[in-house]
Amino acid sequence: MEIREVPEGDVDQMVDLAALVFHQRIEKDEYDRVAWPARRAERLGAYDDGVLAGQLASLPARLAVPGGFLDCSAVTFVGVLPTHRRRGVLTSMIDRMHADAIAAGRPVAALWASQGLIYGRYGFGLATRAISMEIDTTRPLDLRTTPDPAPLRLVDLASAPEVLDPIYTRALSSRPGGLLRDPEWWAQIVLEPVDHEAPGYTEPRAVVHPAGYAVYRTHPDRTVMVIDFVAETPQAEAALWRYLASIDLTSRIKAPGRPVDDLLPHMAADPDQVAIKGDYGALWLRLVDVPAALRARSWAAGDAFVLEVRDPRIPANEGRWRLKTGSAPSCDRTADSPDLTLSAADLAAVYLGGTRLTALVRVGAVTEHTPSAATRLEAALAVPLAPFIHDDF
Ligand SMILES: CC(=O)SCCNC(=O)CCNC(=O)[C@H](O)C(C)(C)COP(=O)(O)OP(=O)(O)OC[C@H]1O[C@@H](n2cnc3c(N)ncnc32)[C@H](O)[C@@H]1OP(=O)(O)O
Repeated sequence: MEIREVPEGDVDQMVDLAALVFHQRIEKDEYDRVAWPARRAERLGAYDDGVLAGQLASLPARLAVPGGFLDCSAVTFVGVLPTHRRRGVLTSMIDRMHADAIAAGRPVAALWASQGLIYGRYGFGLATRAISMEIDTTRPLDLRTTPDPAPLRLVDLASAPEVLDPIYTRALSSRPGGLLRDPEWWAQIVLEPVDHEAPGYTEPRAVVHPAGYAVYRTHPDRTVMVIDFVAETPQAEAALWRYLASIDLTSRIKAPGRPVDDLLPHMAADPDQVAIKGDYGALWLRLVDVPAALRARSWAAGDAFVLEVRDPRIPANEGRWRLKTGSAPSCDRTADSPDLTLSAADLAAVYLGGTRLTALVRVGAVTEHTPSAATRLEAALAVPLAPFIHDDF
């Protein structure tokens, strides 16, 4: 088995392999749409006697972390032929992806997992969750927050990226976990004209407020489906929900991907009108360069810890690190005895502030050597708004 870059000419083979492993039927006229991430990405293939038997694509991206953005490999399009599974093909591709990310100076990698048991062994931790909501709009949606009265306007899809992107990017500064978008990303991931996984829905509509926007589709069965929703103030949030809830000839809103701390369940005068339908794991994060990632985020409290990190797949991360949090963070090797011992995967899970370190101690995954060290580090990791990934890539 040879792991090497996949040339542009083999992208159609990648689409075929993806269709095979994800059990999808892809019509010839859909190849361009499906192939878009693979064309844009750094492509790795596992070739068996010249035949593509496994693949992994990494989109160079920028991930919002507390206090800034980090270069990130956004991993997607992962698959191994059913004839070649469980022979270490994925493991080899992940090792190569890690080496490529280190060489490119990208301290983190991120992905959506098809199954929860795959990526922990490679040092990925589940760093964000999301909820799905359904809102009954057969009656008016009364809100406890006064909507910002600034006018709303619909924007056409061609100008939507330019109009919406500044609002989106500003929102990433207060809520980590999302990826910066460029116009092509907006067009392919957010404003795709037809969603093949949501048949019968219209093309996306975009409504904008000075401090927020909503992108949504509607269905003749009277459903409004929220694709992307960002508000910079609770009042703008209220204005956008009120708009969505009052569109004529509709009777429910489905919002399949919202932050776990979404305000609407608290904002609705009648909580029964807003049903939380699901809560699911979203972004898996990998700290490819642990000290660089720890130095790069901002911290909610100044403190100091010795972390003993276990990372068999990336030995450069393995060992003891003295982490100083606060306004000038530092992370350097030390021989001192540790306050906490944890895996690279669990460190990634808590890194964005969305997973409680004390819970990982309580389940026995993280070892606390110094009493209260986990409580103190959890306080330093805390973020005001729960991390959230907007895009399914
Ligand atoms: C970011 C994304 O694109 S997510 C999409 C991932 N792709 C899919 O789910 C498509 C269908 N599945 C596949 O293509 C393959 O089965 C893959 C990619 C999940 C795994 O590829 P493989 O080459 O079989 O993995 P590999 O042999 O390297 O497995 C390494 C270890 O992980 C384990 N493992 C791999 N996949 C799974 C899984 N789905 N569930 C549990 N364990 C798994 C293996 O058992 C093995 O464990 P071991 O070392 O203790 O024996």
